[in-house]
Amino acid sequence: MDYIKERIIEIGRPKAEMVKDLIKKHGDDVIQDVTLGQVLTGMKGMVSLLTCTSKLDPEEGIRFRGYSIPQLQELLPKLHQEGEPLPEGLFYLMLTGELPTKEDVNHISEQWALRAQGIPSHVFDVINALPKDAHPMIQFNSAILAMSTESQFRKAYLTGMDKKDYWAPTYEGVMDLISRLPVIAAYIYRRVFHNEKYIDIDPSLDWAANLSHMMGYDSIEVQRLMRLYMVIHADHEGGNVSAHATHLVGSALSNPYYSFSAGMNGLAGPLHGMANQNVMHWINKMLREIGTDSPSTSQIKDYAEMTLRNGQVIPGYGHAVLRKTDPRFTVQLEFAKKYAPDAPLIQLVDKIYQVVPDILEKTGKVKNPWPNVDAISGSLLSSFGITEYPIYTVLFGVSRALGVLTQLIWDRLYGLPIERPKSQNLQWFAEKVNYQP
Ligand SMILES: CC(=O)SCCNC(=O)CCNC(=O)[C@H](O)C(C)(C)COP(=O)(O)OP(=O)(O)OC[C@H]1O[C@@H](n2cnc3c(N)ncnc32)[C@H](O)[C@@H]1OP(=O)(O)O
Ligand SMILES: O=C([O-])CC(=O)C(=O)O
Repeated sequence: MDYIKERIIEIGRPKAEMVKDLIKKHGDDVIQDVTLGQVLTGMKGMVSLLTCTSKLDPEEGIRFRGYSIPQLQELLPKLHQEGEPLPEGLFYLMLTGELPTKEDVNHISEQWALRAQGIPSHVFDVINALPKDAHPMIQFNSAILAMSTESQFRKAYLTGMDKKDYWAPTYEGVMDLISRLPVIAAYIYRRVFHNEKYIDIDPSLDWAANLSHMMGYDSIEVQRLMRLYMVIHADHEGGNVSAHATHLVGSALSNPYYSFSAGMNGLAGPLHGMANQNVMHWINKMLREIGTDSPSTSQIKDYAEMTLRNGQVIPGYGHAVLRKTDPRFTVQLEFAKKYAPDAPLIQLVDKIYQVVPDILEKTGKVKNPWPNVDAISGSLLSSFGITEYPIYTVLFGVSRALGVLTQLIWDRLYGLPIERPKSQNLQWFAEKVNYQP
């Protein structure tokens, strides 16, 4: 057995026992009160999920197994001293809770490069059957579903496997799926934007560099950017739409492909991952309407206020949990200032950052006026030559697989049951609080 699987058993079995024991001894303990407002405004702040891969602090931002992004930059294995952590290392950390060695990271890189070569041909037929102008997220998700013919979990389940071992075929499916997503993403990118001139995988490269390579970018800078992008988008605790959807569908024991596909349908929404593409549309429309590539802060202010007057959101700003500038925004801005200081789009993003929070604050209703990860990711990719906006959410999805699928393995290790909250009609809520109109 692979040594990582042996380690998962050592770490996972006592945790699974603890979950059972907690339910047995404290299943009836009250841990939180729930308000009507919480239920009717998207369950914000209601603790209702068990997630171990990462945790989001409203002020500090994301921590992966307790480590902030700057700490990960310090502690996870890198290829170059100055470089970004390898996503393989973050995967290992989220999976085991332990910092990986260089050997662990190399082992995962090799596994993924090997497994990436096993995509059946019908998956590409499914992509090719779609019109080229179908949004890349449609093509991406269709390919994910088409790959579920390979599900090891489904086969193992049908053989009548013991419940406590479900995590093992889930792990195999997750490893296959994560290894193959860069191939699929790059294939769609080359199909739609580069005249179907496909580039083969290079098994000597790490996972993120391979994605960059297969997309057609072999410079060290883009490889580094891709590693950074893949690390920072990987996870955002359990309640965000893509993580929660993956977990929910997985709770029916749907295989990793079905579960991840559900998450990707959520990521494709404009209030979630698709915001990274929409930010670019918002910026471009602003430049077109103002008629300059370098608008003044007062022109940006007028445009942002018009967006609000038109009843639209300013994409890239606001967050359901965060109450400060997203550290994923900051780390990208730092990368840009270091390696592309003159990029006009980055200067523009910086200018927008000086103007928009004030405007959102003045509405009196926006709980977080600060930028999120999507406010800059597209401008950064664009500044390094990846200018095709519709691929941005696909890249987000490739990264998000690392977190949500690691958690799916843990869902199976913990032996979590099917998720089935209670719903009520409007009259029930009104009666509960003695509502008087
Ligand atoms: C990777 C990610 O998913 S990060 C988020 C990416 N999404 C975006 O950037 C889209 C723009 N932002 C938003 O729409 C929101 O801030 C969300 C969806 C991220 C969070 O939504 P919520 O938790 O409901 O935010 P909040 O409680 O602050 O909303 C209160 C009001 O402010 C509005 N608001 C929040 N953010 C913005 C914004 N960026 N621009 C304009 N209005 C906003 C809401 O639409 C809501 O208006 P309403 O009361 O008229 O319905
Ligand atoms: O946490 C959220 O709700 C949205 C988000 O930023 C993410 O999923 O990366």
